[in-house]
Amino acid sequence: MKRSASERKTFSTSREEYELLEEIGQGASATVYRAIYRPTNEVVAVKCLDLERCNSNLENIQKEAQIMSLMNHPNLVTSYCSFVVDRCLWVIMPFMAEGSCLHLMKYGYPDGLKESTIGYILKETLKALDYLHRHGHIHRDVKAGNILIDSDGMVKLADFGVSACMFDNGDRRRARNTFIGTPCWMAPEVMQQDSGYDFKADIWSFGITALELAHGHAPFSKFPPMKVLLMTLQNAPPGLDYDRDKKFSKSFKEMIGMCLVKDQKKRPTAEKLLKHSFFKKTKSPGPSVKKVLLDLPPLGDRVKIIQLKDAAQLASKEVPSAEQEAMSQSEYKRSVSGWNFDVEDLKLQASLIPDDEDDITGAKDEDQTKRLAGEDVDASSSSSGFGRTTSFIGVDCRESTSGSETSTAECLNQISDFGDKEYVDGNGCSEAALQGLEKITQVCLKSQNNRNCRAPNGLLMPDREVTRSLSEKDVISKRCENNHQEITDKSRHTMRKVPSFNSQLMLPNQASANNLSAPSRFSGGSGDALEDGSKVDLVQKKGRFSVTSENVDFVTDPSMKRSSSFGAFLLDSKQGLPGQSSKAAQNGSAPASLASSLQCLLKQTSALQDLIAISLNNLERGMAADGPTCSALQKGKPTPESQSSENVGDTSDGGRRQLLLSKISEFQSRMNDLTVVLTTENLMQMKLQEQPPSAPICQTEEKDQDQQKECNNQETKVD
Ligand SMILES: Nc1ncnc2c1ncn2[C@@H]1O[C@H](COP(=O)(O)OP(=O)(O)OP(=O)(O)O)[C@@H](O)[C@H]1O
Repeated sequence: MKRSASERKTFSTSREEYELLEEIGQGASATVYRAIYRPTNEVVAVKCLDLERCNSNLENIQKEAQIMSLMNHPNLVTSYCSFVVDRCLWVIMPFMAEGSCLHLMKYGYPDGLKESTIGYILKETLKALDYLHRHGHIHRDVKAGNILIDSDGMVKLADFGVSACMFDNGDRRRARNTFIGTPCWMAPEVMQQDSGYDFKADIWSFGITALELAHGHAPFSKFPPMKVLLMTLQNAPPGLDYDRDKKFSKSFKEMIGMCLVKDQKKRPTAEKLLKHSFFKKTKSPGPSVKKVLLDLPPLGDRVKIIQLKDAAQLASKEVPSAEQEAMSQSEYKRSVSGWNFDVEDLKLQASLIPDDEDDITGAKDEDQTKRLAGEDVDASSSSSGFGRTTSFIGVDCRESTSGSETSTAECLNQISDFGDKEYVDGNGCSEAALQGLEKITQVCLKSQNNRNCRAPNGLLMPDREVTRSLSEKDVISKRCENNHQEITDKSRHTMRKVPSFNSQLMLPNQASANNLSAPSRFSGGSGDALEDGSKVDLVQKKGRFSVTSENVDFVTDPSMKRSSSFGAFLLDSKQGLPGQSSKAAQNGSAPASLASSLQCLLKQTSALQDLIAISLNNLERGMAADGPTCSALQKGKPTPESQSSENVGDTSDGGRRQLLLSKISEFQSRMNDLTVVLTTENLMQMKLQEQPPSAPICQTEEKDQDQQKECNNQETKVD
């Protein structure tokens, strides 16, 4: 295959020869700029890969970059050269003036492209994949964000080699704690650490990309990584719906169906797929693509507009939750799928969010479900669907549509979905649910020797170096090691009668996706903050996400400080529990001190509930008045009021609001963690209830009264 004239040119490896212009894209590990190559005045793209964010050594990266430069196919973006500048690897590439298909959709086609356009784009991409596979390479990052379009409508697959190598240590092993982005495009066999994968994994990603181009987003893209993993593994493969996606042809649907087969052996090769009837009708270069590209502003402007759109969305009150705002802000960054994750870490980081019927295409894959649950599933029950849960640990399986007994895996799923449900008394806890929970506990107990403990929400709790809060760690290890823990009547009561919170203090109904799937600008989720320990005190590090001391004290409003103290309880693992005496803290393993802490927690959460209600009222009043604060906020200008604020850092309303959102998001994530721990603990206690208490009840009650007094004293002090 011949190289084009420009591709045959040699390019200098001196940074001075390149004039960086505007940013034209950003990925998880790199920022891409339009640039001028000074000696010839040629426009090129410079991808600046941050080496400090990578696990692979420079030698491996450069080797891959070299391979990348040797690839030669009209549908592949090859590199001209690469060299190291400071802590970055600069990869010099041809400039693809129309940017990526993702940019295209984000700018003007949020609901996806027309089939004829998609057909052309996919066919060209497939040719590139065929070439790569023939040469023994797996792309591993096929997605709309990596399909670039030239000014003349040529389609090229980018990001081959380097980014994959960056995280895989060159030997295809997955690095730990390096998850970036969502696994939306990831084939099931890639997710399963025990099984190997080959080039057929690219065919799966290709099928997902086809759906992405058809709908404007990849399936499950709104869910956090853990959920995506579970859905990919346990649901039937996604696809175009024969009813809902009427506008698409049968051959398109069929072609996607062929790619999205879980058994990799049954997927066609790229070569075979190219012969599919769907690709027969596409013409190169597609006139429909040219039409799509008409009247588009220059790429740099478009990228800016997209960024502004995201920012505007962030400021808009239409965005319902803190996490979603953060998600939208980092949406672009999220759309990465490097196969560089650690399932355990992911599961550890995962939050609980509800399934959305609309997003779950197809029925559950029973075998996969069994595999996930780590045990046999009652065949008779596995087909039963679930209605919506309405209870907390109750996980009310009575709402099962079939009314039949529930499988463990379903319980597991349902528990993982309780995050959006109201807390009500635990009385709704059905036998079936309890049995399910019990089975899961057994899985957990069984697996303690295997390092991982599976929590009832499906999270794995590995014994690894992620720094969880001490209290959490203790509880988790206790949960796994000690099933003979004494419980008091009071804690039994608490377990049975979970306080009925109103909707203001429901658990978050969305996962903190910013924490899970993308580097966020907030320190809570920023890889930067994590890596640059000098900037802030690291309070907690969880995978690639960190909680820093700067998060803890950003609110200067005294009333906020109160809620902050509760947050600090969850955030700062080094501090004792608020409201817990030092004696109790020292004796943290005693059931009585746990009871005391829980009582304090109850008080604090109800105080927090009040605060949230006040904040909501204030916010609503402010918005209704549409006063100076609101209009200034919209314009992104600080108000005189906010200018006088004592807040550290960005003192504008927008800045404070962003920080608050970030804080809320982190807090919700912590709430989820705590909920998991408490749920598991309650489960253990339920089991223990069946045994006679080993301590006289009156003694325990006495202790509890003392603890209560202690707690009251502490509360008074705090107030
Ligand atoms: N040669 C190019 N010409 C024009 N735009 C480009 C070029 N290369 C990359 N981009 C833009 O920059 C974005 C990010 O680049 P790239 O995907 O290579 O970074 P990354 O860090 O490897 O991201 P990820 O890991 O998300 O794939 C692309 O989605 C694309 O929009």
